[in-house]
Amino acid sequence: MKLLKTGAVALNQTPLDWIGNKNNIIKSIEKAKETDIQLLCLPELCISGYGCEDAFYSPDTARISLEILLDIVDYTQNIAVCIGLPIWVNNKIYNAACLVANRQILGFVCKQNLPNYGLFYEDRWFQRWKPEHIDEISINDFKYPVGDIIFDFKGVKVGMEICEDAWVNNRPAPRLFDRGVDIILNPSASPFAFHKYKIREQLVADASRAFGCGYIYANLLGNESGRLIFDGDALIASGGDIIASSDRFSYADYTLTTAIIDIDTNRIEQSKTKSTPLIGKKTVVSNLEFDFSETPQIEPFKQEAFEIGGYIKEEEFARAVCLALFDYLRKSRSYGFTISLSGGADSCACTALCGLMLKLGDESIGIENLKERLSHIPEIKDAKTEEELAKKLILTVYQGTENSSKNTLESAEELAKSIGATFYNVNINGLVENYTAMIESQIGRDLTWQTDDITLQNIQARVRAPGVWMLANLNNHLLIATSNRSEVAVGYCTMDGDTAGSISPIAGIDKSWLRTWLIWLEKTGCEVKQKHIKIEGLKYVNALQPTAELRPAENKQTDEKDLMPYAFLNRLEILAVREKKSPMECFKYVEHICKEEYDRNDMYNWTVRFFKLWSRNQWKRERYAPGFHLDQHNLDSRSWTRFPILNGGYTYELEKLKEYFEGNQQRKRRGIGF
Ligand SMILES: Nc1ncnc2c1ncn2[C@@H]1O[C@H](COP(=O)(O)OP(=O)(O)OC[C@H]2O[C@@H]([n+]3cccc(C(=O)O)c3)[C@H](O)[C@@H]2O)[C@@H](O)[C@H]1O
Ligand SMILES: Nc1ncnc2c1ncn2[C@@H]1O[C@H](COP(=O)(O)OP(=O)(O)OP(=O)(O)O)[C@@H](O)[C@H]1O
Ligand SMILES: NC(=O)CC[C@H](N)C(=O)O
Repeated sequence: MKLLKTGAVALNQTPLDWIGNKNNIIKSIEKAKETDIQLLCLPELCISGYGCEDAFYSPDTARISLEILLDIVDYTQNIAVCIGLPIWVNNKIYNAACLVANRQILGFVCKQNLPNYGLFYEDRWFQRWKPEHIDEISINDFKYPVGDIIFDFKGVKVGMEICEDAWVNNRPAPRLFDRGVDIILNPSASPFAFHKYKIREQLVADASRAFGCGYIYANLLGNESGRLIFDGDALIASGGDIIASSDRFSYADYTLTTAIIDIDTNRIEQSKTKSTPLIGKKTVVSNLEFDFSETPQIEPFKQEAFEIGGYIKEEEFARAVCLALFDYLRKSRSYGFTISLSGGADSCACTALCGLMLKLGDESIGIENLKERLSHIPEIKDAKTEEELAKKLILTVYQGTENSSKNTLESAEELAKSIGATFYNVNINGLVENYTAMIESQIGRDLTWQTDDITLQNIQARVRAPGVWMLANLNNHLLIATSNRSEVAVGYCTMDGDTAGSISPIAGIDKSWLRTWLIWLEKTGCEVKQKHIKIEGLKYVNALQPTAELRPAENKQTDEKDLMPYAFLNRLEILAVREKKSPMECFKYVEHICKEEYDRNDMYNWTVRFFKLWSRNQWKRERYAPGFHLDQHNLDSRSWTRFPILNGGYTYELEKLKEYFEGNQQRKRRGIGF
């Protein structure tokens, strides 16, 4: 019986953190050896980090990566390990993975298919390796094979696909199958997006079925470089089934997933499918002989409760953003988070996420390990509980004006109290009045709500920024900007006012869904070990209607009155931005789909408003603090949705839409069906 004990590691790496990355790799290899693993897969580019951006062009990045690789080789006695790193071959840069076994480098496989869509830009730095091409590189006067190679461990053959390689039509796997490969390793850097884990599971299970092999998939973990979150998905499949998968969203440096692959049984499946043997291609023979296991895989594949509890999007959002915040705090060496807390949905969501981060972190690795990972923060040395941590790490401030209500103050204060955050309450009315009077004296007239509505709104939002920045500076905190995705789409914010901040944790999520999530977090919460982590202090905000509270209370300002219903805005954003439909196409779509919900006239006005605001506010999107990628189609102008800052404002398209709308209105009035 050829039963091989294998492992996949999810690593929390940081671009260009050579020592930190090396230590994580070595720790995970040592752990794998303790567990008698014989073949181990680590994630893509795990030595340098995946998100090195233009630092990949620096020859030093590849040079130091090789240096680190040579250090790691010493730790591979009696184990084979796949390690990702950038390499130079003939003055070109490749995204490669090295197979090391028994303290020897066997060779390098290079990625053949590079993702260059959405948030990926790999074509900018790397070359695509040509299938079946083989070359050599020299390291310290030794030559090693590089390219489309496979590895032979006394009869057990191992091949590789590197991340995107497995997602495309012309993937290497069929060619590996033709060469009789028993196991395919896939070092990956696959960023988090809602529900994407399902695609990965399917991909890995299907590959193992179609190619009759064991398939070992390792992904990165955590917020690697600022915007991208990796969920730490590691998967092992055999015989067409997933036989092991990692706990996702861990707060640890790494997680190790293990499984026993039955090589003989997979071979029987391979033997049933005809193929064209590829002869004469490069196979690197290793001197490592695997010690096969005596015991087959008996533990069934188990998922964590939250994965199957029926609230996967809510859970994924909570866990992905909390882990991203934690890593951002740690990796930016900041001492905590400061939030201007209005008691409304957005700032409450940001505050709740900070509180939840501590609770989930505590559940994941325990409070002492959590403190250890934040050991750069002297203030938390003596903290013993989540609340004591929250007091130091989360600072909130309510900044009321004469337009603020008792309800929002209560909501802010109660939420802060319920998670243990520090809460301050200041009044900024005097500051607003001073600014207004200063300008009035110069322009020689009073500013009024009738004539100067936006200006009077914006000054309130702007006056809140310096004070909250001051608190952030005092405490060496990150200032959280609270803009959500719906506001980002239409620029519904005051630049340098409520956009002030260093990170925007909710800029990737729409307001409509965010509000349902807040209710879920108050009433249901994250499922961990047979209990639920809720934030009950959200009950006050969940009873409120979103409002900017910038106009006098008698005007009863609500966001949705200013803009349009958030659910409708979200629908338009998907149609207009993701699906690139024209104003006319969007309107025709919504007038058909939403005719029971909204008045046609309103829908026309909202569609026009959406396109005008969307096209006018690209400059604002360019200036939001970095946010996190949460799905496959977001509005991040730096790495995702590109749009010209100066543009025609859809004037022509909106004129055509007007003709269509008015034409149809007249036909409707005359009783002609359409
Ligand atoms: N293409 C371009 N490139 C660069 N800059 C451009 C520009 N077009 C305009 N601008 C500049 O933009 C300025 C206007 O932008 P800005 O000052 O931000 O203000 P603006 O976008 O005119 O108004 C802010 C909007 O956000 C709403 N708001 C504000 C605050 C909070 C909330 C809330 O939900 O709580 C909502 C408020 O009700 C209002 O509708 C102009 O003075 C001009 O200088
Ligand atoms: N009274 C206030 N005290 C402190 N911060 C405030 C206050 N009013 C507004 N802000 C800041 O300005 C941001 C933008 O306001 P906005 O109204 O868009 O968000 P919100 O109040 O959190 O949520 P909602 O829009 O659902 O009411 C807030 O998230 C908050 O950071
Ligand atoms: N690093 C990669 O090649 C990632 C690409 C792949 N399609 C993914 O999202 O997982």
